[in-house]
Amino acid sequence: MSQLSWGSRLRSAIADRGRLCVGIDPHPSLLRAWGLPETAGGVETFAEICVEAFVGDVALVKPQVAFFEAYGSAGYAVLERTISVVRAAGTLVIADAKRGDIGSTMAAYSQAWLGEDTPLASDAVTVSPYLGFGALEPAVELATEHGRGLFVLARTSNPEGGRLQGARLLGGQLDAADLSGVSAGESVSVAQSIVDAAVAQNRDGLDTVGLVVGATRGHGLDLSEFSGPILAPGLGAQGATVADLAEIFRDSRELLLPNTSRDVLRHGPSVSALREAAERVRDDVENGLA
Ligand SMILES: O=C(O)c1cc(=O)[nH]c(=O)n1[C@@H]1O[C@H](COP(=O)(O)O)[C@@H](O)[C@H]1O
Repeated sequence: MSQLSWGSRLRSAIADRGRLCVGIDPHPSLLRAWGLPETAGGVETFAEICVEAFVGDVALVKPQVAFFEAYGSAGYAVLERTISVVRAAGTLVIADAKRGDIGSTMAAYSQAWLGEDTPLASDAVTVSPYLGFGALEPAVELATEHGRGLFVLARTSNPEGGRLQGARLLGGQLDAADLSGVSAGESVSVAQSIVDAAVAQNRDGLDTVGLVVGATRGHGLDLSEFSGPILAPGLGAQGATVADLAEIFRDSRELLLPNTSRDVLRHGPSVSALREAAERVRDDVENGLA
């Protein structure tokens, strides 16, 4: 391995600039509110303003790939430039691409988002385990090799996720590779099986595999064995507060990374107003979780 582990890189970034992850989500409604055209050019100006406001002030930013993808290759070109400028300035980038596939296709997605020098290479990427946790193996391998991270959807912030992620399954009956640590016959939720698989994967101590657990409601998960990073979206626009974070994640705070997007972005397009909003939330989070 050529460099520090993802866990070490995150710890050092958090120590320097706090644990808040600010989203770069160029929603059409935000483009309009900022007086920008709904074009790739508008997205580019939006992203440039975000970069100026957030880089150096927060530890992590998370571009939402969908809002760039909406403009096709021109949007992707903006995303490539945004990722590379932010990373060059030493701020960590989580690409919110929610990728998940099988075999060589998953390997190709992994190269795209976690490769050494690929155009979209980021520090971490969000992935979906719902084609089987084991199908994420190419991404785990590449991330480990390059000191990068994955954030695996476990219990998402949206209300629709509950039926699937909360469904009970019998340990060992679906895919033994997904359920290490769960004894046969023991009933766990689908989301808990993802947590357990992540615990098993992180036994190497590198914390490559993080989880996505929404801050919008009690997650009902046993996170006591999980010491890796947790991306917690839902702060602000989806209704979660810092007090909710403190309550919901009371036992798993070391690498907790709360995410907020619209609640900060609504303060644009003024760079200083955006920066102040991000700093306010960053400091509230630090104080609330102290
Ligand atoms: O993976 C994510 O980041 C994510 C997972 C989840 O469970 N819920 C969730 O809202 N997100 C993302 O986090 C961001 C939240 O944005 P705001 O609701 O504007 O703060 C969006 O980019 C969502 O796609």
